[in-house]
Amino acid sequence: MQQQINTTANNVKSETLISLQNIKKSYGSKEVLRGITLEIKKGDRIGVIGTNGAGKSTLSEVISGIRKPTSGHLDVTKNTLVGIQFQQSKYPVGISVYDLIKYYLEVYHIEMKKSELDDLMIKYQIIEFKNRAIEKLSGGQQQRVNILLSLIHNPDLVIFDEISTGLDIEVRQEIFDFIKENVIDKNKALMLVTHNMNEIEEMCNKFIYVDNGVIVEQGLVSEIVAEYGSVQNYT
Ligand SMILES: Nc1ncnc2c1ncn2[C@@H]1O[C@H](COP(=O)(O)OP(=O)(O)OP(=O)(O)O)[C@@H](O)[C@H]1O
Repeated sequence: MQQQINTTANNVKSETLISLQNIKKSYGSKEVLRGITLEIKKGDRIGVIGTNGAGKSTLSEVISGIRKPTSGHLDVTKNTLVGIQFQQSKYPVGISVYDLIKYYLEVYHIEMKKSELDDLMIKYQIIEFKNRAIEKLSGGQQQRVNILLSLIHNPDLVIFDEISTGLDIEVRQEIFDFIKENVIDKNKALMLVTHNMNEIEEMCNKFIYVDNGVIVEQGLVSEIVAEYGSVQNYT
């Protein structure tokens, strides 16, 4: 079956940003997503839970548009902006942090004063190494750049894949506060792929449980907390 990616809003309900119907994705002969149906609406903050290799990152990449599904329908409401923070950095070798940020600002036509950009780099604690090549940074330093870039264009949906990897407690809190202010309080959509159940409780209102390429359970975080006391006890 041919995959279809529509960018017209005609067959998408209002408030729906992205709709997936029976999405499948194979790498060679290995079918990693085996029929995912999911709707992401404005204000949805979906925690994505699942074992290693279940297909969570592949699903994130398909939703963000950087991987094409092998089959199924992916409908993206017109003008929906998506940001994604990758698990690994995938940037040109040798580019400095500052040039990379400026490149993003140019691509997304974002006007930002030098003082605003400096404030942002201070908040993310990256200003001190802004002139270094991205691949020369530590994992946690790269992660801070990854998160900043996923949010710099003020997306309608942002996808985080293991957001806390390498972050120390202090910078993690700064970044989570920033996300609360700029994503959660503004009723934007978020997808959080994580093995950390506390993060889901902190940031998400919905969850999906992915196992071997299919969604085996989904619901509201509040329902899990009511039934099990915490998301930690659910898994
Ligand atoms: N580019 C690729 N080429 C071939 N196989 C891949 C590729 N990316 C992922 N896979 C395989 O697809 C399966 C799903 O991988 P994916 O990274 O989507 O899972 P995941 O649920 O995010 O895992 P984890 O929790 O370990 O990050 C794995 O078996 C993985 O080895």
